[in-house]
Amino acid sequence: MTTHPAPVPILFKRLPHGEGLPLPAYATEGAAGMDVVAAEDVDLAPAQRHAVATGLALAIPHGYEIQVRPRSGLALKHGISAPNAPGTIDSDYRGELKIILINHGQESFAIRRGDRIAQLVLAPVTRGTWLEVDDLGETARGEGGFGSTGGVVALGN
Ligand SMILES: O=c1ccn([C@H]2C[C@H](O)[C@@H](COP(=O)(O)OP(=O)(O)OP(=O)(O)O)O2)c(=O)[nH]1
Ligand SMILES: [Mg+2]
Repeated sequence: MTTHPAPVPILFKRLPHGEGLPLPAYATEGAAGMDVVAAEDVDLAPAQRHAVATGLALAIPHGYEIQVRPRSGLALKHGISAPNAPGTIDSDYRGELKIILINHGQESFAIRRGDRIAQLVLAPVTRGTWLEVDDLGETARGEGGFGSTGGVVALGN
């Protein structure tokens, strides 16, 4: 049996329209994300966006976030993606978890209540603080960026 670190409890409330739906769940033993299901029916026309209801409100433990990521199968087969990916669910958010989807495909896409529409990745949050300095230090890259190391051909070829 595969062992995992102890799972972190995520408090949740089911909203009335979420009654009867499965909780977000890991599809396999090694899955990074929990598949989350839609709590409403939506027909997403090409180029249309919609914040799809999940029927869930959360209290993520302090020091963690949830990242909302698209499902690759929906992206590849139907052009369904999340325009804000990875979506950020803050630990202090108490509203309904919504999954913002966009249809980049050429055909309307039918989302039905109970369909797995995205995946939720629980992640620790490291907070930063700003420290102003006169000298940032030398590096091999320096100010080079945005393609400065070359094109698509692998280095050494
Ligand atoms: O895909 C998403 C993204 C965000 N949210 C909720 C939870 C998150 O904590 C809150 C705010 O998200 P974000 O900070 O990305 O949006 P914003 O445009 O900066 O809004 P705000 O001013 O409320 O922070 O909206 C969702 O339900 N789904
Ligand atoms: Mg914000």
